[in-house]
Amino acid sequence: MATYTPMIQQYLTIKAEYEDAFLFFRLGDFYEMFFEDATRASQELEITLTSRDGGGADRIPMCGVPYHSAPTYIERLVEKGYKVAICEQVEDPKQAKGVVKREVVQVISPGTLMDEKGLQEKENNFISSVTQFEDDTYSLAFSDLSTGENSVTMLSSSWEDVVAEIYSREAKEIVVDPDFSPERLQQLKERKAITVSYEKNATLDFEFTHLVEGMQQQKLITAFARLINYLIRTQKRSLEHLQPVQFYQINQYMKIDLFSKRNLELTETIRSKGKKGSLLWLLDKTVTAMGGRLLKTWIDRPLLQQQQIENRLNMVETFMNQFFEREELRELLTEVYDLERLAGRVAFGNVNARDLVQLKKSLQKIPFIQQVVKRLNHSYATELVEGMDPCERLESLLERGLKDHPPLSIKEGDIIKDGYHDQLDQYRDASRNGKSWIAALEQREREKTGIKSLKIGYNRVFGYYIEVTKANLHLLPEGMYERKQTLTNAERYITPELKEKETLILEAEDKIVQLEYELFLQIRDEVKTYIPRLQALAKVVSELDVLQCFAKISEERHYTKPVFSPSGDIRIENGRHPVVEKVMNAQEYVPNDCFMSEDSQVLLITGPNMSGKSTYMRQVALTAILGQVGCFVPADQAVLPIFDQVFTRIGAADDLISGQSTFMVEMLETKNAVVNATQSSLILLDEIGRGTSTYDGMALAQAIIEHIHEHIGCKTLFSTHYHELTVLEQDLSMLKNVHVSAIEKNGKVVFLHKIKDGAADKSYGIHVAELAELPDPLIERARVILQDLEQPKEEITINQVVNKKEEHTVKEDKVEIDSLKADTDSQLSFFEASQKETKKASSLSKYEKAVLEKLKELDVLEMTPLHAMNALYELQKSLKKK
Ligand SMILES: Nc1ncnc2c1ncn2[C@@H]1O[C@H](COP(=O)(O)OP(=O)(O)OP(=O)(O)O)[C@@H](O)[C@H]1O
Repeated sequence: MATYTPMIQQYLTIKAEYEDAFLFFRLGDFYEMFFEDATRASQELEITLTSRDGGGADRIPMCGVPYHSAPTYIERLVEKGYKVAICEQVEDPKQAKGVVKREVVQVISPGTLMDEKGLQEKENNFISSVTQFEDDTYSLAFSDLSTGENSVTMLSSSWEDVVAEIYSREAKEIVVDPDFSPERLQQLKERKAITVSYEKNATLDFEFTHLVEGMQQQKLITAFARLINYLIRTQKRSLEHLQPVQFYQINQYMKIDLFSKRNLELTETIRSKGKKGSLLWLLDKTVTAMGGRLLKTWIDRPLLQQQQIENRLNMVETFMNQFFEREELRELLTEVYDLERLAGRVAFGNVNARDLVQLKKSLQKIPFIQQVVKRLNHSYATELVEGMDPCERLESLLERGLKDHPPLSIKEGDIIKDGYHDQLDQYRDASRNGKSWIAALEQREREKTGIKSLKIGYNRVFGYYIEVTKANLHLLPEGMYERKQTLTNAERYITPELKEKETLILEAEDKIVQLEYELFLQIRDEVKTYIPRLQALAKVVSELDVLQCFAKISEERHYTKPVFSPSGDIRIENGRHPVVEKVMNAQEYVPNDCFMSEDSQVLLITGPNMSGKSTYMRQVALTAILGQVGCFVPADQAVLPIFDQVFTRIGAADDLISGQSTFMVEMLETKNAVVNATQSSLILLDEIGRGTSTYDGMALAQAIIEHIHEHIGCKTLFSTHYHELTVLEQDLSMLKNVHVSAIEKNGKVVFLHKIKDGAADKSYGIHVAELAELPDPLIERARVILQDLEQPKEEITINQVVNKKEEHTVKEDKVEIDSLKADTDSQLSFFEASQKETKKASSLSKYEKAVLEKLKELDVLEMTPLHAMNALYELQKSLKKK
């Protein structure tokens, strides 16, 4: 290091503190990067890599970006998950002795982005923090620096739940203790692209204790404190806009696990991971950014309290019934600016005069919003708007102070209105008088000289000048003016009087610009004192916006107000899948009922591929979720229970990122459902077992249905290809068969998409293959094989399936049992034989009876193949002995 130049030494010292960030090192009009940073940045940003001599043996790799275009480059790096440390010159280079002093003034990272361009207006930008305690509980904190929202929760379950929560809040960055388990972080990163940051200090700075007032549990505060300390360390500026921390519990809301959120495409689609095509996309008729963000939060967190749900539904109903008020409100809301993000930028010192003019316009709309909402005559709505604070004093300050169309820059004047500030008015007078004096001088000189084209101009280098064209020079008395500049066609002159005025004007203009800037900062500081009030206002505005949005969509798409019944029954008449219906056109969509009560807790859905089984299952879940979010639902009538959790296992969302096999994911999702579901949950299982061999799959499917039926007893929709499972209806009293109907017309299958009672009589797989235009000979061959398979050689019953499964595993294990083979041609005939034997049991010896008893008691499904073989062997041995 000693051989490096002082500046490179300074760079290296600062860089050592920000190893995990690109260091943007200010050098004049550029931000430069050196060494490794330069090499990587040149690749990531596709900018030229150069090098410079830094005093060491080798030249130092270097690349840079002009400071005025830096925001674009920073945004690109941050979007890729990197952090950027901005290092500025913090003293005037002219005054500096030696190397100019430099400091990092801010670290910009995915979770601390404040720049509007890098943020989605209708999405929060969360940074999170997690602390793990010795008893394996976790405290989890979230903060959106752009809006100032903070929340904390405590999770005593598994790391998977923590991951799910971070995933569902779409946190971009996570702050943990440097000793935090790398394995856990790895698991998280496998699920989600997230930037990891470290912060040791988990003690809350005194300045922020008011945000956690009333919060007793120290553990909760720990994660939040770590987060705040990280923000203090990296942002190095006022965090005054941070709002009091909200404590929430995940069981306050309907729990929808990670898999299910994705499967149901609540806020993003499975394929494109984008909003388009999701439930959020369909519903989003919000007109403010704040409303858009709240809508997403509400969809993510359906309610559990009937009263709260009905409050929302009643408001939606009122908005539906009062079209004119609703439309008027929508109009007004479109003019309300993003008050939350504005408050954040005010605290950060990032607002310009245009932002504040927008704020003024927003505030001016508040009294009108209050009036129109009161006209609804709805008590909750009235209460909501009565609490709105139009911040009149602030509004009038902004109205008096700021021009209506100020420039973007806050340092070039033209911001403050006349009459706002005496001194400013005086400077402006001086400047304006000076200018009119110059105009008068021009007139005077023209008359004096008789040169009509004589003019007075201004440029930055020479200031004001008198210009006379060459053609008119002969009219100018010698020595009248002092010559300053010669152009091709003209001469430019000055006079002492002109220069004197010029000084006055320029001084006044300098002072104007300086004073306007100071006055603007004063106004901005005044706005700062209103931050909490603006945030409170934002809350009401966003709630009104989401409720009008629900009313609008419900009206447009003919939704109905759901009724919540304590009986636990579901009665959906003519229900529809909200998104599929929209995409495909309402006339084509076939509505379906869903009736589930005590004797039909489990619906076993059979039907051909492509007939609409998954769509039907999803539509039931989406109806339940929409209802609990407080929106009307796509049906003619809907009576629903309040579900505590929704679990799904639905085909397409295979977890490719985490590298699990399809079948493993299927089993993990199923496990999640059977372990966590309660009687008040909703489970959707789509073709469970499809990912393994037929017998394995069928056995598992049956065991899962039985388990849910016997031990959980919650509403379950189970679709299957295994027609054999439909016989379960005879044994399981709460299971009901339904099927999606299809008919064959001229040898082709026609899907009716209609759910009907009873089991499907036929599978139409080959027809679907035909629809997919597989080659004709292949389809023909499949038909022949199918015919062959469908020969009534054997009618498989469920119990036989279990037996066949055993046969399968026996074969796999390649264990030979000669005597068994000799006795039976196949396991199936062995089973039939043993059934006959059972009937003859009365004529059996007591040993044989005992063996049969033992055989009966074997819990085959619980045994490994090896155990089963051993047991069989023992039984056979005891028979042979006797
Ligand atoms: N109620 C309906 N009305 C009209 N079209 C529907 C309806 N339900 C589903 N469809 C159409 O049928 C297609 C297939 O639906 P879906 O994926 O639900 O079938 P599936 O029975 O689950 O198929 P598979 O067994 O192959 O997974 C959908 O993409 C949709 O276009």
